[in-house]
Amino acid sequence: MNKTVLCIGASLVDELYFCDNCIIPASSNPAQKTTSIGGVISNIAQHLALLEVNPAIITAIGNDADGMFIKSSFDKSGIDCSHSIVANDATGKYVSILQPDGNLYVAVCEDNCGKYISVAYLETQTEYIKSFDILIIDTNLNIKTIQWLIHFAENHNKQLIIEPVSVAKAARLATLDLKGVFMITPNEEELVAMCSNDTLKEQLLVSLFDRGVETIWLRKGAKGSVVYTAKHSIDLSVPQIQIVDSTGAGDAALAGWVFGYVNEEDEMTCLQLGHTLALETLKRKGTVDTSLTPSALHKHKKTYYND
Ligand SMILES: Nc1ncnc2c1ncn2[C@@H]1O[C@H](COP(=O)(O)OP(=O)(O)OP(=O)(O)O)[C@@H](O)[C@H]1O
Ligand SMILES: O=c1[nH]cc([C@@H]2O[C@H](CO)[C@@H](O)[C@H]2O)c(=O)[nH]1
Repeated sequence: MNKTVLCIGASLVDELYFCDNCIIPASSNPAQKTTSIGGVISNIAQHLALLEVNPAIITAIGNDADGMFIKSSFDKSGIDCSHSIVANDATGKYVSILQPDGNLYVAVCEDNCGKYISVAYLETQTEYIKSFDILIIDTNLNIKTIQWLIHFAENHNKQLIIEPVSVAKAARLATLDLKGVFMITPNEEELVAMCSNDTLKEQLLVSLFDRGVETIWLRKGAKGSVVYTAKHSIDLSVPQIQIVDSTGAGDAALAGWVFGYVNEEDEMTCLQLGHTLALETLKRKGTVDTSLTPSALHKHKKTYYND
C-alpha cells in the first residue's frame, strides 16, 4: 500500500426509520428505527479502515454522548481522529424516512462541521494535511473551506476527491474554481446542481472538465455508473439485487474504489470494487458493512463480476 488517505467532513448519528407500509404523507407512519454512525466522510473512513487502508479523519463532533461514542468507535477502528474538533455543541444528526422497500422517501440533516472546520482551523493543520497523498472531502464543509482545500490540493500536489453528498449540498460547488480536482462523484441530480447554467449531460460534463476537474464518476443507481475523463470513459452495469436499505451506496462505492486505487488496481477493477461494496451495503441496514475485509470484498467482486 503506497498512498495515504485523509478524509475531511461530517460525522453524524444516523437515525433511519423504515416504514412498515407504503408512506402516507402528512400523517404519522408506523416504522422501525435503526441508529448508527453516519456522515458521508465517516462512512468512507470506516469502510477504508475495514479495508486496511489506514485512513485518518478531520471531522467535528459535539462534546456529548454521541460525540464520545463516535470518537471511541474511530479509536477502536484505528482511524486517527486526533486532529478532529470536539465542539462545545451537539453532534450532528441525519434522520431519514424510508419506504418499506428500503428506498429513501425524505431525509433531514443538521450538522456543524461547516461551522467548526473553518479555513482558520485548517490553516493550523497544514503540516498534518500535507503529510497525506489523497484527500477525500464531502460538501458538508462550507463553501470557503471547500475552495481553500481545492487550492491547497492543487498547490501541494494532492489528489483531491469530492463527494457531493446531496442535491442541496452539491450546489455549494456551483461557483467554485475546481482546478486540479482529481475526482468528483455525483449522481445525475447532483451533477445538475454542481453546474450553474447547462442542462444537457454532455454540456454538464464538459463544463466540469473546463473548470478543471480531471475525472467525473457519475453514479446512476441501479443502472451502475460511468467514469469520465476528458479523453475517455468506462461504463459498468450492476447486477439486479433485492435492496434492504438505499442509504450510503455512493459512500461505499467511493471507499471500494479508493481501496482498489491505493492498491494500484487497474481502472476497471477499481470500478468493480466500488460497485461491489455498494451492493453489499445495499443488502443490509445502515451505511457500513461491518463484516468487511479486503479478501471478502475481492471474493464478492468475483461473484458479481465473474472474473
Ligand atoms: N438499486 C440498486 N441496485 C444495484 N446497485 C445499485 C442500486 N443503487 C445503487 N447501486 C450501486 O451503488 C452505486 C452508487 O449508488 P447511487 O447511484 O445511488 O449513488 P448516490 O446517489 O451517490 O448514493 P447515495 O444514496 O449514497 O447518495 C451505483 O453506481 C451502483 O453501483
Ligand atoms: O446533508 C447530509 N445528508 C446526509 C449525510 C449522510 O449521508 C449518508 C448516506 O450517504 C448518511 O450516513 C448521512 O449521515 C451527510 O453527511 N450530510
